[in-house]
Amino acid sequence: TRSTRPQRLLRAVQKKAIKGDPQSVISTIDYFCRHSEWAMNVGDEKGAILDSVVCEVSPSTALELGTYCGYSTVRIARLLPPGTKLITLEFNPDYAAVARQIIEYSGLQDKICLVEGASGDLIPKMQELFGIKTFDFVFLDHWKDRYLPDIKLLEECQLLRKGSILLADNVICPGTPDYLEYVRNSPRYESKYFKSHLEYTKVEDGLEKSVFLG
Ligand SMILES: O=C(NCCCOCn1ccc2cnccc21)c1cc(-c2ccc(F)cc2)cc(O)c1O
Ligand SMILES: [Mg+2]
Repeated sequence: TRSTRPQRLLRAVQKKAIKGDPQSVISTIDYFCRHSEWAMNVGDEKGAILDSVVCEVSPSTALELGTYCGYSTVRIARLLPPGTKLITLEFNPDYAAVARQIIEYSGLQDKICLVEGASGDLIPKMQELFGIKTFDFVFLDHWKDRYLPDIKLLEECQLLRKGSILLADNVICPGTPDYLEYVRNSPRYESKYFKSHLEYTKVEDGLEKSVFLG
């Protein structure tokens, strides 16, 4: 049967990128998505904002909700100090299988733990599975209607601490209106919008950065 888009993206990485060079993996995916097939990676424009926030936070513990093909996983992990761990959750086993290969090709597998499953089931198990007390940084990029319930779950599970940073993709397109309303109006968050564009397009989108105030 016909290959899937993630499989074609993986083939491009294996053909064009330099093994063990995360930047070449990132550039290859961006080129493929601009010139061959659009795919829902955070992309180069929003990716630069993601990079600047990761560098500013320099997290010891980081969580990504929504791995897809591993593009943002590689973007984040390449900036993490040695000895830090990025936990990334993916619901779709086919996406996870491609992401594992792209992560391995980038050479960053020692900094990344990819877990397959639903955020609602896995978040309450973070302490027992990984010995995580709190997350310094959370990147939200999964089902847009799960952003709000999942940060409430992170709060309930005491996985956020004073100063934890949440960075949410797609707050305009596809959009996460209930999440935006919550983080922008709750006294427990200080929120800021970074205007950008939907990956590889001219459509408006942006990232919302929210600090948990405890
Ligand atoms: O849908 C998107 N992402 C989500 C994937 C499933 O995630 C499911 N998923 C992944 C872990 C995980 C854990 N628990 C539950 C569900 C969980 C997504 C969609 C678009 C987009 C924009 C315009 C269009 F015309 C069409 C699509 C852009 C993006 O940047 C996105 O991120
Ligand atoms: Mg996204």
